[in-house]
Amino acid sequence: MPSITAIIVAAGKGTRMQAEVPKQYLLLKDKPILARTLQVFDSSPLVNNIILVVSPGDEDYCRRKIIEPYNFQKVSKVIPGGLERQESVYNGLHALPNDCTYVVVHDGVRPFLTLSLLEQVIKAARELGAAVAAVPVKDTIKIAGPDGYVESTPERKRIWAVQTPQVFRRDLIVSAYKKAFTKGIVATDDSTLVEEAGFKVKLILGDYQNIKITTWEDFWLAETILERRQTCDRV
Ligand SMILES: Nc1ccn([C@@H]2O[C@H](COP(=O)(O)OP(=O)(O)OP(=O)(O)O)[C@@H](O)[C@H]2O)c(=O)n1
Ligand SMILES: C[C@](O)(CO)[C@H](O)COP(=O)(O)O
Repeated sequence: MPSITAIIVAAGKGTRMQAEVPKQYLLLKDKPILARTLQVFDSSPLVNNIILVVSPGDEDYCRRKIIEPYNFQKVSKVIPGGLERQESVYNGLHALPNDCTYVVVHDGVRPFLTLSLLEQVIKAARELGAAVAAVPVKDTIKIAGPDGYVESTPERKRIWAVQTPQVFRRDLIVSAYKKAFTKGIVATDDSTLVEEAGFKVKLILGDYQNIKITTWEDFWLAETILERRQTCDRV
């Protein structure tokens, strides 16, 4: 069996949300968003260990308020992140255990990942080297020119909104990040760097409920998703 490490990035400031605390620590019902996310990985039989990447200075807070109270067993390291998400992931890659063969990268603020989707993305990455969750877009997308006029309208059926988890063979993601670092390539997700390094990445049908909590609208939607899930669990 491969050894699989999950890097959970939670070192963001939440500037678009402007909450009183960084959004990963906000309570969704009675539980911090980050704890809900970690719960999925801690309970997955496929994940061997978790590296939690947090804002420099938040390490103890996370141990005391998130890891200990919820008794997470698989968080092997809590490490400081960087100014951008990409740096935070890079720090996580430097902290991988020696025996790790596959890396799962996931946003700390995507708490509705299901075990089933996680399993599907890992399975595909084990077969193909690199796989990411994504959903077909529902809106029509326009490419804007610098003047604010429409430049082009790409064919919707080829456009996917990418999510996390993003799963890679260790050597692929490590070499992609090293190359990006050397060449100064900046991207908003991990797949882009792996693509830029010349590797093929498989899209796996994700889940529209696997939202990233970015703004208050997402938070309100998250409350509704949670309510519906809890109602479904009760019936
Ligand atoms: N320097 C950073 C920036 C982001 N993240 C993490 O990457 C995920 C996705 O980022 P995003 O939603 O953009 O979070 P923030 O950076 O906190 O939000 P904003 O861009 O609004 O400041 C989050 O779990 C966030 O904590 C990180 O680990 N390190
Ligand atoms: C990685 C990601 O969640 C995929 O959708 C997204 O690109 C993160 O972007 P952000 O600007 O850091 O929110």
